[in-house]
Amino acid sequence: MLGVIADDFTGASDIASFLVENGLSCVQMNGVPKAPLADKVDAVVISLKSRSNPVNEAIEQSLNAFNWLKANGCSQYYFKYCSTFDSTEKGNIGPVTDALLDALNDDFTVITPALPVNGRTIFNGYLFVGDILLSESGMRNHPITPMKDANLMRLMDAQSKGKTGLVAYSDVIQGAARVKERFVELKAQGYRYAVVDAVDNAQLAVLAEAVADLKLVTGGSGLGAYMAARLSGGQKGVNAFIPAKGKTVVLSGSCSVMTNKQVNAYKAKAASIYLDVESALTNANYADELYREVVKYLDEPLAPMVYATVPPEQLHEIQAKFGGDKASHAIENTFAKLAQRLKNEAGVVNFITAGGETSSIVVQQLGFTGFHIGKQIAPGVPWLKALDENISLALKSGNFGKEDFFEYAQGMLL
Ligand SMILES: Nc1ncnc2c1ncn2[C@@H]1O[C@H](COP(=O)(O)OP(=O)(O)O)[C@@H](O)[C@H]1O
Ligand SMILES: O=C(O)[C@@H](O)C(=O)COP(=O)(O)O
Repeated sequence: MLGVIADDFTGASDIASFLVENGLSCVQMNGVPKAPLADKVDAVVISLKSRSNPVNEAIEQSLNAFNWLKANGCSQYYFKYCSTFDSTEKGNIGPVTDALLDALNDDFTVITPALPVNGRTIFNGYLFVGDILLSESGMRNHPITPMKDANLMRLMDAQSKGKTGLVAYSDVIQGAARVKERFVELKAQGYRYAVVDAVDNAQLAVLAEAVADLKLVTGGSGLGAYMAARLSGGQKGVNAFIPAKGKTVVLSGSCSVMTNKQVNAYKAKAASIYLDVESALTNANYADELYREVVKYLDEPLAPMVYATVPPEQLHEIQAKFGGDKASHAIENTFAKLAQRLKNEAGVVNFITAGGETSSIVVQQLGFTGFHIGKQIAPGVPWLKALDENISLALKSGNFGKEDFFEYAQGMLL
């Protein structure tokens, strides 16, 4: 069984959906489960909110997840982080990778955020978003983990205890045997991690074969998809469900370029309520006030949207005025309280959330044990159904989906 430790909830549903699409049976668990695994599955994905926590907390959460996966029969482990390598100079990708390698008594793994279907590619160890470097993309303005360098070796070296080498494109296209040879060479030269170039899916297919014997693999969902395809013998997923129509809300806390476009497109069509940071910071009843506003629109044809999403200039002003962490926490807590009332008191059954941190806090607050994985709305964004309640969710990564995502997701409901 493949055990995946994902550093946020949108990322977890991203990889879970690709595992299912590629023929594996899979459940996504909300945090480290308290009970043993109930059903026999090919893969378990544990969603953590560990991307932006202090390093020691991220390590502790990840090791707890690892121990549970090990106790429940996993034989290979995948550390899933963002395809835009969201992290700071202190971590958490490096320290968590180190802790997992140590727990496995191992000393080598790969670094592969590539997700070509969503435009994330790696060449000469540089990460691209579409046709530009990561550091020139909207990710340079990310509210929590601004990415100002695109060189994955440098990014990894700054936050880990070992050295990072490269398996270059010219080697990858020679096939899995050559990639494995490069692993041996890099290890002999004292490297602990290898960034592997992938400019399209063909290199991920090669890499999936080359990492088959590694105890720990790290990366985005792209490599996970090809590992699943290899494990399932090329089967395609069946029975991915689509949820039923019902009271729905859109909660958007991402400030990514794509989410800004999606929010603007949706504002023109549906009731939309701006979540004001100052009110979130100063008014203890703000979530209740938003709740009273949102419930007015729950029976409209398109779901009401509450959004904190703003473009980069406005984000910088807000962060300068209130402090980035304070603003983020106030917004996340407001979304969490609002979501809880919407579920418990207003009977909302479908939640569409945008943003990794935002989705993570909402799901943690709603308190499900885990999810079944449904049909993809866009690459990397599936519908999810709670294991223990009749509630469905779409946890959209900030940068994923097309401009009409919020409306399109609702259009799928049966
Ligand atoms: N208007 C805003 N001002 C300040 N911070 C914001 C604003 N809107 C959202 N945020 C914060 O930005 C962060 C966005 O992160 P996240 O939800 O992970 O989105 P993404 O998926 O784009 O990374 C969250 O912590 C959120 O609370
Ligand atoms: O790999 C990805 O890009 C996503 O799965 C992911 O991790 C999403 O993170 P957010 O952009 O913070 O939602």
